[in-house]
Formats: sequence, C-alpha cells, structure tokens
Amino acid sequence: MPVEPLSQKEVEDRLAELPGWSLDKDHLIRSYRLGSHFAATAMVVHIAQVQEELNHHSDLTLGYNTVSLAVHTHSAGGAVTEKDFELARRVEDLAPGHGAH
Ligand SMILES: C[C@H](O)[C@H](O)[C@H]1CNC2=NC(N)=NC(=O)C2=N1
Repeated sequence: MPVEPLSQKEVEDRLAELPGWSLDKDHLIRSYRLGSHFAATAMVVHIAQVQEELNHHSDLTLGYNTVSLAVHTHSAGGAVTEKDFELARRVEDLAPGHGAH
C-alpha cells in the first residue's frame, strides 16, 4: 500500500512530539552524540536492524562519536510520511540504551 505524504501541519504536529528531530528541506533529521566511537558504531548496527525490520532506511552517518540520520520516503516522491516518523520514534526509543543524547 502506498504511503501518502504528510501535510506541513501534520509534520509539525508530529515533530512536536519528537524533541531533537527537525525538518531539513524534505528530510527528517537528528544527530546523536555518544560516549565513544564503538558506542556510536553499535547504535548504527542497532538502527540498521530496525530499518531492515521496517523496510525503511535513512541516510545514516557514523562520525567519531556521532550518529546522524536523515530520512524521507523515496516511494512518496521524497516526501515525509508516517513511515519516517515510525522510524524516528523507534530510534528515539533505542537511543537511551546506547547512552546517546
Ligand atoms: C523495495 C522496498 O520496499 C523499498 O525500496 C523500500 C526500502 N526502504 C525505503 N526507505 C525509504 N526511506 N523510503 C522508501 O521508499 C523505501 N522503500
């Protein structure tokens, strides 16, 4: 089933419930800081597992002790959809276990 683009209002309402996340042009974005490079690497692997489970994938960037995500929905023409917020919510939920902030 195709996912529909969210309206600007819908995006704003959902962002209000996801502190730390923001809209950069047509992507939802967030960066996390971690305690070490290995901690950041482990979080990337965990996010990759979730992305495979959801069949929804961000542009996921590993820095020295940072992990950054940018996500939109290719199949919706690059718009932001519920799928993007579902992934963002799942990443928020796993972040504390990695000591990410
Ligand atoms: C075939 C498969 O369902 C698609 O390629 C999936 C995989 N991951 C995806 N990820 C994202 N961000 N958007 C998509 O439209 C998308 N589509």
